[in-house]
Amino acid sequence: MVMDFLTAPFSRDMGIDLGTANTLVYIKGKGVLIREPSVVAIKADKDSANGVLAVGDEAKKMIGRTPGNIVAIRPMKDGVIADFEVTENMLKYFIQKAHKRKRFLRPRIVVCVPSGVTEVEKRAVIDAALHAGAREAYLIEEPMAAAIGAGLPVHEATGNMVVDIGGGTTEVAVISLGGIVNKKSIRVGGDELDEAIVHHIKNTYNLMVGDRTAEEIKMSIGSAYFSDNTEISPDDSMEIRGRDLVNGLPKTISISSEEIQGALQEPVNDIVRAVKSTLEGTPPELSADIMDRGIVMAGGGSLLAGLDKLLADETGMPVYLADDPLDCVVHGTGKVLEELNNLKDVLITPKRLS
Ligand SMILES: Nc1ncnc2c1ncn2[C@@H]1O[C@H](COP(=O)(O)OP(=O)(O)OP(=O)(O)O)[C@@H](O)[C@H]1O
Repeated sequence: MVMDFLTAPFSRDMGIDLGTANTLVYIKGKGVLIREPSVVAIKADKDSANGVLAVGDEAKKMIGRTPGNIVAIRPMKDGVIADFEVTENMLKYFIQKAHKRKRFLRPRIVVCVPSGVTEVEKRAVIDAALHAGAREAYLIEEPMAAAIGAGLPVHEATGNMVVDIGGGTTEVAVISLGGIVNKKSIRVGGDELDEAIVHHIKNTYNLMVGDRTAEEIKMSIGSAYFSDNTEISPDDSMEIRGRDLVNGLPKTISISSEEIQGALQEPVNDIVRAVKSTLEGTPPELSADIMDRGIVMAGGGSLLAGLDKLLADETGMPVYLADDPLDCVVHGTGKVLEELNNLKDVLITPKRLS
């Protein structure tokens, strides 16, 4: 008790959702204080440790607009750590930004990582957190954090299914008694949807658009399913601007929601297949629980219009969107942080590497 009183105001313990698209930092007792893109701008001619120019919001603005000697990198590109050193630098930046004052005790940090990361990557994330000033560092798998963040009773002897669609990955997991019973992780997420839009526009109109434009199209008129009560209708359209690949000049075209739905069909079907195959491999008692309780979707990708309805149609199960899909994982990480001593069983430990 005395110890808690002494340490609480000075230790900025933090939970970090180290995402492919966004990194969010939760500070114990305060909530989510940092929410920035997982992007690092570095000088191309320097090694990645010394050439960091900007991280987060500032670095994202540089994507596609950098001169030749500056590159904006997304070090977690496909839901895994594509670039160790840059990831470590990014993590340090966020930890130091959140920690701020030297007089605080070194924090305890829980980092959320995709469930597909290797033992080497787990170790690297722990080491990066310790190098950046953590006094203790722990890992939690993304679907577990998403389930806790969505308020699912993960410790009960009942099946809970969570589908977390992030930027780089979709993680599907069935959780019961504080553990993941069955899971599937595919390298398809919101980024893949953006890429499908870029390809479609290039192949159909000979028009090159950037990833950011594709993401805007997805968020404005993208949809997985049309029905009377979906917010987007097939006739909705938007004007988009890109570079004509024939004459190299800027060109504007109008594109419909129906057309974008066609372009998104393949990656959307991959997500549906991942959910179905996880359900197929789930023990019958847990499947029956999921039938009763429904599937919970989290992650920014779950905000694609109509995706919940498509999934419900395809699986025959009720499907719900978590209250705050983009923050669900960091909230789950935060809950674990708030009750670290009671919830240590949901954390994962990297195996000792020889
Ligand atoms: N309204 C929306 N409609 C469709 N997609 C959206 C919407 N809002 C955000 N997204 C997409 O969500 C994705 C980012 O989600 P999120 O922040 O949960 O990912 P992440 O946690 O960084 O990634 P990962 O879980 O793969 O590590 C991006 O691809 C973004 O385009």
